[in-house]
Amino acid sequence: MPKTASPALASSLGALPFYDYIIVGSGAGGSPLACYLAAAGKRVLLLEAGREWQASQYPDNEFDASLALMWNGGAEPSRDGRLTFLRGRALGGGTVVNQCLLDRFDDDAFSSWAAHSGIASFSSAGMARHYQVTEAHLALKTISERDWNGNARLYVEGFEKLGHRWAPLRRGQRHCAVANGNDCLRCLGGCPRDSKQSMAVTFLPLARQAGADIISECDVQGVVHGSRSVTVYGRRRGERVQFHAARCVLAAGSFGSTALMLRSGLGDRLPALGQGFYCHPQFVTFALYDQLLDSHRGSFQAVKSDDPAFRAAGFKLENVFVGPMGAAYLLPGFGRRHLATMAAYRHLACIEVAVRDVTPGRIGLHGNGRLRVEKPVGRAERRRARAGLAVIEQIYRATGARRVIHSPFNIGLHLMGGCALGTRKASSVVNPEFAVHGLPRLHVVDGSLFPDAPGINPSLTIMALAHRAAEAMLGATVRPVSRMPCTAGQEVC
Ligand SMILES: Cc1cc2nc3c(=O)[nH]c(=O)nc-3n(C[C@H](O)[C@H](O)[C@H](O)COP(=O)(O)OP(=O)(O)OC[C@H]3O[C@@H](n4cnc5c(N)ncnc54)[C@H](O)[C@@H]3O)c2cc1C
Repeated sequence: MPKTASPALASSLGALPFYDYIIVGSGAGGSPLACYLAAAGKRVLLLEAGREWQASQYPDNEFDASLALMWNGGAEPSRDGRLTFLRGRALGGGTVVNQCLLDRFDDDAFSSWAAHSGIASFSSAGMARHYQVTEAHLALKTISERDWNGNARLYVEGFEKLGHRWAPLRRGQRHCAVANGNDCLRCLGGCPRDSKQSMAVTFLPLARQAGADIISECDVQGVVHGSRSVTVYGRRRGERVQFHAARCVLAAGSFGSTALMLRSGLGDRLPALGQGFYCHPQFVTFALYDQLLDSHRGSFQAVKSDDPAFRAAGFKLENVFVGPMGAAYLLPGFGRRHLATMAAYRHLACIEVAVRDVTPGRIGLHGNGRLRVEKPVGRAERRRARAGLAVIEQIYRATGARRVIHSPFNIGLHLMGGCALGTRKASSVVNPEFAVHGLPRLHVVDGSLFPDAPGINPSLTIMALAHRAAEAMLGATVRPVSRMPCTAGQEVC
């Protein structure tokens, strides 16, 4: 059985043991890794800047949810202001605020990774076992036609009239269905019934059960890599804190892990640090219909484009919707005109183009230590976006839209790269064993590892990379971790 400091943890942060691993960040990368390492008997400490939430405590409106669960209140602009980034800040990371659409990568995505990283084992076959073990921990549901709302019906009607291929979405959810009042638009601010398969209901309880110590509201500010240990320092509720371990794993996401390494003074020795940032830029388009659509109700995202021609052209079309605050932000205009469009909220449809970006951005720091993200929307991205927007306009025309409304704001939700995996130090930060080049006690396991943009939802693959990393760190095969039955007096089960 693993040793744990849990009973004493809350009252005496000063008396913590020397850990085998400190993991910084509890999202799609950090939580599965904590679970696997703790289940293998390692002493694990997981540190997270955001707070821990119970399902009943999540804010019930978009505004409060953005403030409480996102970095910088929910909107971080790129340097030129052309993109707005969203990233979660809570125990469970981005998986608490995401839509939990879980897709495996295809051969096209992996062959591009293999070419960029020099790691030949990136292939569908090479990753299959890591996906299988990951999926064994998740309840996955393919959304059925029964759960479609007006927005999904229009999308499918348009695709079929124009002869494009679509497919139902696969989502991580356990027990929500339209018949039970599926209000999954709300769960972008934390799922109120613990149905969505975020880390908070999947890997984190297993990590705790296996003996991992978890400290939330702890903002890590830097790491010091010594010859025998790593020191991690930061602030918790205003107090300075410091922890020690044999190894440290950065799992703070693309922005978080890159910024931490830069703040720790590692920029000079790692030429590729902060390079190669991608985000699948999204271009949102609404349309106004005479009929009532109620796109905010039910399963607000149910179907996706599945057309090989779109994949080859570097974009996909997503049938999404937003709450009233999100709509107010994304809709153009102001005053009476904006008010009139908002008044027609229940008649709006929405489709966005998500582009597989090829022009790399760069994550850096301003002189005052704040994050600085440069992400050009290059010629290739503009061409891909235009091709997607043209199809969206055809879909809206074919289904009788009264007006098409393009949002002036473009967003990035899939934050990838900055600490790329690869064999060569000149073009990557992390080696195939998930250790930083030249720093054997420092590891990275999160979306910052991506060598380029796959054009596919990233979080399932981040979880699968965590499984691959656990096997590399333990030097052993890692099997699925199962939930133990509760025993008397157990704190968490
Ligand atoms: C609105 C939205 C919808 C999305 N929908 C989907 C979807 O349907 N499917 C999909 O695959 N992906 C989706 N994504 C993206 C997905 O959530 C992310 O790709 C994924 O969570 C990234 O995992 P990660 O481990 O890299 O980082 P994260 O999950 O972001 O975890 C990083 C964690 O580290 C913490 N952290 C950062 N810095 C520090 C620090 N200094 N000290 C301590 N802790 C720190 C953060 O608070 C965070 O909790 C969506 C994202 C958003 C915002």
